[in-house]
Amino acid sequence: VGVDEDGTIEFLDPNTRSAEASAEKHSWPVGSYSVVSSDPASVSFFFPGFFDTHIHASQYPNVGLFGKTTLLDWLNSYTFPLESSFADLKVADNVYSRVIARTLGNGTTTAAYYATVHTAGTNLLADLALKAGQRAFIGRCCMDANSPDYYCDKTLEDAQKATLEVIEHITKIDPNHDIVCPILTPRFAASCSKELLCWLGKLSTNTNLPVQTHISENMLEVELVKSMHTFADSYAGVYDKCGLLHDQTILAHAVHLTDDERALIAKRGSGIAHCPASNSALTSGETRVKWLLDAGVKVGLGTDVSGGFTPSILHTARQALLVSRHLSMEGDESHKLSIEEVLHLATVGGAEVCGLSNKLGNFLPGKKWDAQLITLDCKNSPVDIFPWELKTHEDLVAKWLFNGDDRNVTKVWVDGKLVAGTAFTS
Ligand SMILES: Nc1nc2[nH]cnc2c(=O)[nH]1
Ligand SMILES: [Zn+2]
Repeated sequence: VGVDEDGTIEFLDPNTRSAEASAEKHSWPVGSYSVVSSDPASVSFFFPGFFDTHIHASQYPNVGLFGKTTLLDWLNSYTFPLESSFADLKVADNVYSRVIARTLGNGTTTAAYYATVHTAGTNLLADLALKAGQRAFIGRCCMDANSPDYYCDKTLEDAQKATLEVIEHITKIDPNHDIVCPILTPRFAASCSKELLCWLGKLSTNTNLPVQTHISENMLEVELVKSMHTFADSYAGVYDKCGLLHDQTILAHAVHLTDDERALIAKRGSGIAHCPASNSALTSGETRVKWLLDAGVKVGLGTDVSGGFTPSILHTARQALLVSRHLSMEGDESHKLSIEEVLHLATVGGAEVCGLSNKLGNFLPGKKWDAQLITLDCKNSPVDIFPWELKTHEDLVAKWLFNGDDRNVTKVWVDGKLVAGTAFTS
């Protein structure tokens, strides 16, 4: 793969003899290029970097901890107490550094992060992502209603001021939002006043900034939103009436949408972050991914740490495949997702949901080199390879999807720069 100084893919030469031969063929003068190639002596391949379209960076210490709770009691017993501790910048520094390193090491080159309500901690998350070279959307959680006294925006004005401060900070450290970008983040309709939702909607229109929030994850939540926001006739309708449903909006979960809500979301061009590990762990339900795609709705994958128990998008893709099979076992085979389809959701689908498919998601010339080098026969690999059994490249990818993990991620690049991987750190 020929990558220019800006990190843009110039050419692909799958059958080249050597990097030098490719550079010569494409008239790249010696020394002016970086040509990356996988090691022909090992079982390895390049794969586009993963998109995590929904992850709560602040909840990373709680991965695996959810007991038998469901969404609303989980928020109160596990999540809000943890997030409130991010008033302490030392906590934020420790947790955010580790979640960035862990996700990058798992091949996540772009993440849509939720931080907490705290301005300083949220700014720090942006600083750390930029320093580590991970593309990141950084959202300060807005929550001025129906939230615990010890963890909330005390007033509408507080939420507005803090939101603007975070946008200002991120724009200062990355003026064109090339690597880190602010994202407006009403936590969910059940924790925001109508005034705050509509202010964020207007702000998004005026600034062109993206939006992320949750939708229709759990039936009790759906009922709560209906009873709180009677000005709209559906959950999606609440966001729509407040100007929050547009083509730069990421909606997490979408488990219990109605046909009308699906049509509205498709019409507005918003995307869905499908979070199968979280939806299984919190017993939220099974998102009908094929049903969404069939209506033209964009879908990517989200770990939803820590509703989800894994920071890995590879593992999340595996869960997406299994959840689709559970849906199909209920009687409709059309729900079933293939290996190719879940890996498409993890890459191209994620790029579409994040509004970045013009420059990321696959290896077409002209796109940015955000990539992972996957080595299946690396030291301590969790994948045992029996060469005589493996007939096709698809077989290798299947082995990787079901048995691989971050030990197989030997190198990770963002924007053409090497940023992580076992070969990078050891
Ligand atoms: N999964 C999940 N759903 C939410 N709904 C509102 N807040 C949250 C959260 O932190 N995680
Ligand atoms: Zn979430």
